[in-house]
Amino acid sequence: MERFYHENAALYQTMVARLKPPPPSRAVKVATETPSPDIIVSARIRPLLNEDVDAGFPCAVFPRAAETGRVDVHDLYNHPKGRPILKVGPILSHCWLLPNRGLCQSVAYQVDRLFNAEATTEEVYEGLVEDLLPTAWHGGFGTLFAYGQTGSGKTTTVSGLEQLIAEKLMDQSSDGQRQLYMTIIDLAGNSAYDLLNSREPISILQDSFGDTQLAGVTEHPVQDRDEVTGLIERAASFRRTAPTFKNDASSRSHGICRIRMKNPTTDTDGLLYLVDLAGSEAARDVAVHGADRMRETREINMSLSVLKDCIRGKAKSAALALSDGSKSKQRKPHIPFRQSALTRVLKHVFDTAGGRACKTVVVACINPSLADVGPSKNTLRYAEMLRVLVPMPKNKDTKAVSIPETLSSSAGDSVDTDTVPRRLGLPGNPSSRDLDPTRTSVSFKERIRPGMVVSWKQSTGRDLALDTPDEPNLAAVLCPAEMARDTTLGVIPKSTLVELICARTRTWRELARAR
Ligand SMILES: Nc1ncnc2c1ncn2[C@@H]1O[C@H](COP(=O)(O)OP(=O)(O)OP(=O)(O)O)[C@@H](O)[C@H]1O
Repeated sequence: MERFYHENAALYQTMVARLKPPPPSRAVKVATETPSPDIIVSARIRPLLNEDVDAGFPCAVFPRAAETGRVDVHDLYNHPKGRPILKVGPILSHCWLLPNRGLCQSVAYQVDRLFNAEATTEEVYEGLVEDLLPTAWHGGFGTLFAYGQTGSGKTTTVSGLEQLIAEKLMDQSSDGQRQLYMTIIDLAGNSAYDLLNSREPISILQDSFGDTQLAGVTEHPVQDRDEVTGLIERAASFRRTAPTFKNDASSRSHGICRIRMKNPTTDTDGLLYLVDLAGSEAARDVAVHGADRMRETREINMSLSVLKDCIRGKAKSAALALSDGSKSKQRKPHIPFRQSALTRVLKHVFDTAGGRACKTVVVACINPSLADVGPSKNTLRYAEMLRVLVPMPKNKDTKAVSIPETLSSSAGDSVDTDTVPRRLGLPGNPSSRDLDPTRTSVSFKERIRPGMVVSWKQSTGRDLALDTPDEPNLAAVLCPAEMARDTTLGVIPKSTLVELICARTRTWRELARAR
């Protein structure tokens, strides 16, 4: 396959250059779901390396400039009847027009946060780890998984983040004092090894409370950044690797770095885990197809599959809890963490005891080279499967919200609608949409969600079928959904709205641009 890509690299580049991005969707959608705040699924695209360029492979992964977290992957399809064409993906939502070739489709993937090839490890740290660290610092669990095909940048990402974390932890300005202990282990199949003790085998046991214990592991107290760096380097020299077609020293085990943060005042501790997962390559990419190697690949893929089920199970439980599913008869999702050593060691991530805070971040690492386009699609598909959307938080206190006098509707006031929800004590502005109520058949009332800022320009002479103020250039309405839902169709009495804001100076288009 690599040869096919290589031979058609120039044709591929011409076809990709001619692709026209799909026009922005005009459909009006109301966001009722949001990514879980406790599980962030991200992707990091590493730069094309000199060796990729020298080998003649172009880039096949393209983040969309205009859409956050969206990335296109263009594959080449060896058409049996002639010249190769860009492969038709299974997702039909994005049809791109290719001149002289009719309609062809490209596969688009969505993640919560996307880091392109120019992103530095510092940016990844700021985007992903800055939230994990306080969670562990204050007695919770923070876990980061780096997932991806061999050579996609997992180890580079994790070790870079470890250095930055070490720096941050040693920063005296941190909130309170903690004693720090570091453990680094290696999981190969069901066996575990202590990488800070010459790769001595250790046992994964369950204690009488059901907690997983790593029997025989050494825990190293660390006091400065150099100590952390020294331990990371020592662990790397003991990491289990084996050659694959893509990487001479591919990680064939899961590397787990655990930093325990003990609060000497309360005698409690929080845990930060950084997990550099084994390469997710298919069996065909393994250089030596011996029985041991094949079994190892099977075990790795099985543990990655169980990990996916566990992360999804946890996210679905969270979604169920938020949608009041526990009150209904809906069954709690099964989280099969006992099915692999990896998920047993990380049991607390999926089965949080005592209501301790738990945040999880997944970084899907991508090699953008056309030679790796198949594995990149698999990695992004895996990342998408980990994304479970949860219902938007309901604002239970809406009725209790008092309207600050500064927000009262006075004709002639210019209103900054972006700050309105915050000023009313409502959650951010997550579902803001510019909705022109005169353009769709869905009733205005049904499209309103809690905390949403709805803005439009009323065309002259059009009846909005709601109790609007006299102001013709009505620009923004902030409305609590519970109230809107209770009203009769088409009429939202003023008394049920938290606030009607008239802004003479900003039309809905201006507001959209400003946002
Ligand atoms: N963000 C980056 N910027 C520059 N080079 C990178 C980046 N990420 C990875 N690389 C380079 O890509 C190559 C592969 O990276 P790395 O070893 O981290 O991959 P990996 O996914 O851990 O592979 P494996 O699973 O086989 O261990 C290395 O040469 C590394 O220097």
